[in-house]
Amino acid sequence: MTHLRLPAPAKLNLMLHILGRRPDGYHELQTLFQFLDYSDELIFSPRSDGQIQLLTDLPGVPSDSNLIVRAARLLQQATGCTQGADIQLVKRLPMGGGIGGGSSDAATTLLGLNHLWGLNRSLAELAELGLKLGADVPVFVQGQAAFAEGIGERLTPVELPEPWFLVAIPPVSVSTAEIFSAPELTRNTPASTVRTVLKCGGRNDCQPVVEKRYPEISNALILLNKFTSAKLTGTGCCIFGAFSEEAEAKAVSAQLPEDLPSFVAQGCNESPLHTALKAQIEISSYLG
Ligand SMILES: C[C@](O)(CO)[C@H](O)COP(=O)(O)OP(=O)(O)OC[C@H]1O[C@@H](n2ccc(N)nc2=O)[C@H](O)[C@@H]1O
Ligand SMILES: Nc1ncnc2c1ncn2[C@@H]1O[C@H](COP(=O)(O)OP(=O)(O)OP(=O)(O)O)[C@@H](O)[C@H]1O
Repeated sequence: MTHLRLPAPAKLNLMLHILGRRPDGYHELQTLFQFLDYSDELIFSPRSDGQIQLLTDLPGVPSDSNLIVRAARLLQQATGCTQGADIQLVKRLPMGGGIGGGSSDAATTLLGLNHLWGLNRSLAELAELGLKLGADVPVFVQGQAAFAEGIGERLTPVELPEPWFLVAIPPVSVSTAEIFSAPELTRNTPASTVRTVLKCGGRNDCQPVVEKRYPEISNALILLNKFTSAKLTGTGCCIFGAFSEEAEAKAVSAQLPEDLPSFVAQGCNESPLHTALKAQIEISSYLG
């Protein structure tokens, strides 16, 4: 195989409840994850010298800290694999956006290199490895819309409607660690069941904290709420609203001011990464 090109899709947290804080500082939460058909892209080419080279510079992120390089090295260590790779990144997902860009890049790297290097590791093994890189990585590895518990790693797959989402990107970057360490964050929401959440929805406990600290986000929510019910994803900065028709979402997107960029993408219960990998595997077996 000469190279492998795969998407690293965004996610939305359709609700996010914080139940408590563990002794290690991580938070027990309940969240509903759905993927978006809107992705970074990664292109992997094999190297025989064992080196991992990220060919694309990501401003502000040294290569050794990039989750792509960290995921590739973790996979080498865990499997004893001596192969390497050159990796290119086409970055589309806003960083610090709450749509999981870094975590998704990490998951695509784990699945992509598992395939390229012929390691045959299961999704469960790769998800366990991914959790070492971040709480959001396992859902991207498993690739199914899910109700997540624990710190985000205990996943129950769910079937959700797949509306069109308008995602607006207020011009601020929010640090996840900052919001989770805010003293004023609600940390005692009672546990719910997946059934209740699917029936009644839920809120994002991070939203009041983020709105207070980032007026740009609170103003964007006021604006989008004029068209549809809008909510924060993760710890922000992105906000979203659902529409049954793509054209309707695009018409609203076109009416937003220039300083509030946005995109429209469909919600997906199967990750576009898994759809692309299945197609890739079919092509490989066809070509022998
Ligand atoms: C906000 C969410 O995106 C919702 O899906 C996730 O909970 C965050 O996932 P993530 O960005 O992959 O998080 P990590 O990279 O593991 O952690 C970033 C920071 O968020 C905090 N963090 C994260 C997840 C969690 N359940 N509790 C936490 O307190 C930790 O302080 C950590 O320092
Ligand atoms: N490949 C990568 N893409 C984006 N960010 C990366 C990557 N590797 C490391 N990072 C670091 O991770 C930080 C968070 O980036 P990311 O885009 O994942 O935020 P996020 O969407 O808010 O994440 P989440 O929703 O998982 O909390 C960045 O500010 C950057 O320092």
